[in-house]
Amino acid sequence: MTETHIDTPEHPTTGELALDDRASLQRVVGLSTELDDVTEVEYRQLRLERVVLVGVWTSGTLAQAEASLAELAALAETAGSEVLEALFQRRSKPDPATYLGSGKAQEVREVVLATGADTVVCDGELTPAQLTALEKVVKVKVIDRTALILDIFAQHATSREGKAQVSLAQMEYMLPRLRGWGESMSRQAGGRAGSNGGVGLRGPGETKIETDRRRIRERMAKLRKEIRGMKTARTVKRAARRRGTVPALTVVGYTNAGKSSLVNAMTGAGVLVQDALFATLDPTTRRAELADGHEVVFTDTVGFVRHLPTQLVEAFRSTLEEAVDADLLIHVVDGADPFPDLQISTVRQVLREVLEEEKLPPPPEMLVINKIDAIDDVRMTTLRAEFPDAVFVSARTGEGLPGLFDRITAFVQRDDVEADLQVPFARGEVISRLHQYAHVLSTEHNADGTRLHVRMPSALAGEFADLIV
Ligand SMILES: Nc1nc2c(ncn2[C@@H]2O[C@H](COP(=O)(O)OP(=O)(O)OP(=O)(O)O)[C@@H](O)[C@H]2O)c(=O)[nH]1
Ligand SMILES: [Mg+2]
Repeated sequence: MTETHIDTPEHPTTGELALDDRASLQRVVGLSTELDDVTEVEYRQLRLERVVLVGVWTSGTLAQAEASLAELAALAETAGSEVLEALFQRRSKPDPATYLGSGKAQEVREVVLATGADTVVCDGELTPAQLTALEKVVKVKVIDRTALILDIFAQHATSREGKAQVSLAQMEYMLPRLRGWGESMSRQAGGRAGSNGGVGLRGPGETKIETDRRRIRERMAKLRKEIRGMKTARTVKRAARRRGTVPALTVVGYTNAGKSSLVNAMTGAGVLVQDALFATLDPTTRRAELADGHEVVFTDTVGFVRHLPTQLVEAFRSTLEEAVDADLLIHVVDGADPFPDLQISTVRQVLREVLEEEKLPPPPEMLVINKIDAIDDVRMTTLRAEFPDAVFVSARTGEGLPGLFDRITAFVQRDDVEADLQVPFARGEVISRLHQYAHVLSTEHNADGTRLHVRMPSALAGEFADLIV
């Protein structure tokens, strides 16, 4: 049996609980209290409410540019803001000074005024200078895609390691961008323009920013050390896990593809599902039993996204390191997405890098196209032609799930052997191992002990070779 799970209002699922938690979350930057003053003064906490999105369309088709902006809108909404308007500019490359060209920037200023927006979100990573310059024109807070993703990760991280990794990423992002009050204070306190150069003339504001920088660097060094410690612990755990004979199936895929929904549908586990990006940050593991008696372990993972902020790459990868060490990767794709190809290649690229880094051979991959309830017949035909080997399912309606189970079962049984074993009385532990890891087809007690007919993984057959008759 799979983990039984009773969904009654009195017994909310784990996912619902996590959702409640999240709704009551205050958006706090992942810094410790000792740095409170720094976060308040220097880190421009994202209190996004009413936002205008802007992008620079440099290459690709119009539809791709629109899809990128739509993804930015989903990110902004995930971070808790209301998207008022989205616009982009066609340019060969972003303006080095202000990201958008000056005319377009002025236009954004007008949109901000007309809509009453309090923030402009740019679809890219801006340099600190670009952010400041654009802010001067639009006269509201400007943030970039990186800051937005960092903010979402900070809200969603739950494990100690996840939180530490995200804090580190935020500090790394923040360090070259320390300014805000610090900057204006140093201007006020440090005297008139041009006068702060000589010894003893540095204003207290400037001193403060230096102190803050140093403290952040110290805090980062401490965090890095802590993370290294957690990593060691994880590696040890992993070594223990891999000695088991339970097949490890890892569910990977682009953010919002429906990975958690699929794990829930397959195991009855209450994993958090949310129409939000990066709903899942920490890998979650669920045991399940296939119809043939095989026990398997599903691991749900963090979603992938294009243009992952460089500061987060490490955090993101570390959550995957363990998960990619799987017997099978179940790659979930949102069939309703206009560009499934782009999602697939993003996911595969990152997987390749993580596997290389971990020096692991690439596990076999099973492509699963999800959300088929949300697509029409024409689209379905196109997808079937494009991905002939894929399994088509709907985690929502359950359509196609039996087929997916069959494919997984066939995979898990691929090198199973069927055999008769004669287990003497003295080796009772073998019988319990067989019940746990093999499919016992028949049992018969006789004068010498127990005779069993089983189907089992070849590794197990090797272990009990002396008992096979
Ligand atoms: N129509 C439809 N919607 C689905 C299906 N599966 C999942 N969804 C929806 O897609 C959204 C994302 O689902 P999740 O299961 O949270 O996706 P995920 O891949 O785990 O997302 P992250 O953890 O954020 O990367 C939710 O709103 C689900 O209800 C499906 O088969 N059909
Ligand atoms: Mg998820």
